[in-house]
Amino acid sequence: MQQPIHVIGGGLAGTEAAWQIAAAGIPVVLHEMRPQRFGGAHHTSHLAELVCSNSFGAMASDRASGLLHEELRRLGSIVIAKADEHQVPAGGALAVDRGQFSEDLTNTLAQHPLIELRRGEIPAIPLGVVVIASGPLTSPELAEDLRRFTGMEYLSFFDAASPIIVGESINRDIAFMASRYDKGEAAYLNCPMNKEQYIRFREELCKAEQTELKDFDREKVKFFEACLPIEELALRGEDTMRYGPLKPVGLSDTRTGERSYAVIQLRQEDKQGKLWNMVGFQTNLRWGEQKRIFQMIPGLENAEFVRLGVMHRNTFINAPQLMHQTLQFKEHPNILAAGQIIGTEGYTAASAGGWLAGTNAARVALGKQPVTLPITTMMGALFEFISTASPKHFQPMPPNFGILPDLGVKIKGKPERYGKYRDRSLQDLENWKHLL
Ligand SMILES: Cc1cc2nc3c(=O)[nH]c(=O)nc-3n(C[C@H](O)[C@H](O)[C@H](O)COP(=O)(O)OP(=O)(O)OC[C@H]3O[C@@H](n4cnc5c(N)ncnc54)[C@H](O)[C@@H]3O)c2cc1C
Repeated sequence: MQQPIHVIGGGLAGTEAAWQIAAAGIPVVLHEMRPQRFGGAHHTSHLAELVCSNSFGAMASDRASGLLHEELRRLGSIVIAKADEHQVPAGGALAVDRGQFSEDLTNTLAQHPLIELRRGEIPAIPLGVVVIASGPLTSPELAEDLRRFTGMEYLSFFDAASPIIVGESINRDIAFMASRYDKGEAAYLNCPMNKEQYIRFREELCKAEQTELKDFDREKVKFFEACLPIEELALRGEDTMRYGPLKPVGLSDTRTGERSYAVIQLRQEDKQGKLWNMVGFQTNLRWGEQKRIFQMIPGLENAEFVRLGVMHRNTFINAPQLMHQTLQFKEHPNILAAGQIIGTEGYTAASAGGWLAGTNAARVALGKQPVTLPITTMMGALFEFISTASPKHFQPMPPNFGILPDLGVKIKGKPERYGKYRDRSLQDLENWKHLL
């Protein structure tokens, strides 16, 4: 009788890993500590909860995220399949109804005869074949065990979540529906600002009170540069927000036909459009301050907030030093890890890592040779965090990492457009699949 593989953490990575292990015919125990214990960013007891935005990024297959979605689709990813099923309009991005998405994944995994969903915290790495997918907010006991196990201090950066607003409380006489450059359907609610309103709004953001963070030295804090708190953007310069989440380009006010000085976008959260999240408004402001200042935004004067922004310290291990490309620990090949605990930031990258770690955990258990990263953008997504989240901590990947170098792709910073490599990458994937 095959011993079960243990997966620690029922986030995006753990959910995908558990599914791939079961798909390979091996029993799996998926350990999730919620609802007994919550890490701070999660709100429900569902698997694969999306902690902030409800978007998996651009869908077009010439973008890193879109190509990765397509590759994962072809590899039988359960997370991407459910994301497709519970999609909500988002003008070219793969955004989901977060409640339906994670509830469906929870039920789907719970019904699989080879998956046992065990609620409760795992304080130490168990024996056997194990996938660690406990995320950026790994419980302190397990984090301590991991520190002992790796013999290394954690790396960290700060990441924040943005507020969610009740749709009915948004003033539709001011906010207008449109997608930037009219891409896809008119999917976003847009709150336009004139120059005077923008300047006043920025002034308030710059002097607003922030929440104190534990173990946190303001001077040394490293933010995730792709997801900066809105107040940090405001502090960086008068126009920084206008070149970031408040950029007005490609968005004309449907009533006047004119472009505003700045625009705040709201993305639909659920299929019925009852809830909307503030795009790019992750924040560490005190909750009272969030309400006061965000209600200055035209159209949000009476906004009712169902969730306010929070900021968390995301910790992760130095994966390139500790692990093989197969996501196995160099010293302990029976132990694999995926998701943000190894530093891969973002929902799509976590799902891709979960796919790879789950596949390889199953292969280890079956005595088969584990596979290296098979596909172009999985590499790209895993790379993304290295270039953006923590550039000082990591050396570039070794040249033989993944197949990108074989394709002659020079990665400089964030790999964004994969159009040139898409056909080749998808073809490589087809050629490679028979090895599984
Ligand atoms: C505040 C914040 C905002 C973010 N915003 C975004 C965003 O907008 N877009 C984006 O793409 N990414 C965002 N991220 C990153 C995103 O959360 C991750 O990339 C993704 O969720 C990682 O998936 P994961 O499976 O590795 O971890 P998680 O989704 O966090 O899952 C880990 C799971 O492990 C469980 N767990 C932890 N310790 C134990 C234990 N000892 N025993 C059992 N279970 C345990 C946790 O309860 C959790 O369910 C954000 C992260 C944070 C913290």
